[in-house]
Amino acid sequence: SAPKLKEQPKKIAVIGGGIGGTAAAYFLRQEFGPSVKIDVFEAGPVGGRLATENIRGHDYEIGGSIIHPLNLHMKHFVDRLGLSTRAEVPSKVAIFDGKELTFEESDWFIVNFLRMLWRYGLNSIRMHMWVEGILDKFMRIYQYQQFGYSFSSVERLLHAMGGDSFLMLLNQTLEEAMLANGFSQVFINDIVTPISRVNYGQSVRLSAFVGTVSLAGANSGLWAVDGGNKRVCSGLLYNSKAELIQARVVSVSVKMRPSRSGTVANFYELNYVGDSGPAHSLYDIVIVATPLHQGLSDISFSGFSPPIPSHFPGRYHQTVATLVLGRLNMSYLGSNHKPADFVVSEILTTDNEALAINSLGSLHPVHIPQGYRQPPASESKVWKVFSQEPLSEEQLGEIFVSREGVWEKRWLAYPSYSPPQRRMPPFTLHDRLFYLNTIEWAASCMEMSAISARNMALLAHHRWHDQTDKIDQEDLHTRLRGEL
Ligand SMILES: CC(C)=CCC/C(C)=C/CC/C(C)=C/CSC[C@H](N)C(=O)O
Repeated sequence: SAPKLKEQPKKIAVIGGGIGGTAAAYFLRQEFGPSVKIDVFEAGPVGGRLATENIRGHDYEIGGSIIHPLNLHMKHFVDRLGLSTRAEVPSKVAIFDGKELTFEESDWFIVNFLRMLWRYGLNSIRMHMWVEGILDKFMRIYQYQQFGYSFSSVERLLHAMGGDSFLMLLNQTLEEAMLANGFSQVFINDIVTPISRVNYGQSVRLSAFVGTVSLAGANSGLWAVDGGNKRVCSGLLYNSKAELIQARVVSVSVKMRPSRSGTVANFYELNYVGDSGPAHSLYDIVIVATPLHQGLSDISFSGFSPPIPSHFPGRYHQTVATLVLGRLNMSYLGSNHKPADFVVSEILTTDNEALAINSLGSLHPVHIPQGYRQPPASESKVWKVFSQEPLSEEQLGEIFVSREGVWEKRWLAYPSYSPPQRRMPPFTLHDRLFYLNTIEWAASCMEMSAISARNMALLAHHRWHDQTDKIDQEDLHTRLRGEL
């Protein structure tokens, strides 16, 4: 017979209003129903690392910008919230080694195909198949979550998807994994490195799991949300009927108090500071949806045994996004193209100590107006430059022949990945205190946060109702085979 459910929780707190926190509010509402009060604490703008910058009346993505066609949670959110995908604008990629463009995509598929075949043999096709194979296993998570299964750690979640081979991907570099799979060093240097640099600001010495996510992020069919990706966050918040509390959480402490049945139950007290000064509230369940790392949050946890640190080991990688409205200097790229003929939109870079930038791309507004066309480099347009350090006037002067405006955003964007991966913090910090962002140590992107958010809601539900048979089950892939 079905297990008897106890009363639903009364109050749940989510700390963080980015994609993870707002998706958690949405899934918590699904799991716990209409009566529970859900508060989302966010001191900054809703959306977190999904953010836009307004330039001359148009918004441009300045944070997380691309979504994979098989990112099913993100697709579901967009459908459910009545949003749409941004119109596609054809784009062309080039690779820059600091001196010249070593590769330039042609308009013709067959030309690109033959060029890659000539230079790298079957490496390119094999890479596609390798990543597809990993993606196939990755997709299992959607079935597990559909059936209500949850995981208490990132390692267990990854193991359920892809077994030991997925855990191995955490503990070797992308370069090691690709060499072991027979890819050539030249191909890794020329093609794979530029993709790692644009997507994660790091070389192919990042861990292989996030490395393959990065390669998936170079697939065709990538998409974004019309009007800006952050609209998903505000939409999820609204749809979840959660209350947004614009305040910074400074501490979480565990409180014991007698329950109606005479036993003791844990409560969590949140102390926070908003515009109207300090305040505090009690919650049955708390989801931490912000990275517990230096520079990103500073929450003290008191009364917990074992103690919970404010900051876990490991650091976040700085990526500076500089938007420039201006005209590109073709000679910076060592190119003798006429600017009027240059319509390459993404310029990726190889590893080169002397190079100040990780990538340079021309941006389209978050909403593509009718009749929009990709302007050539001879026209002033919005470029996004990724670098690890802020760019100096002199550096900007080398890249652009003219600048009408410069907007800079320094992100602690994603973890600095250096395998072997130390043990990641658990999803469960205490009985009913959960940590969503630990998943970023496997790979940081919108869909990973959404997967973690669903896992948080399921885990919180199963913990609350003592449904341990839905947590950390082994061999789900075999057990669910044949189920719809
Ligand atoms: C394990 C594999 C091969 C794929 C998992 C599926 C997945 C999560 C794909 C996402 C790919 C993607 C869009 C990556 C973006 S990284 C760029 C940047 N850091 C960002 O978040 O926008």
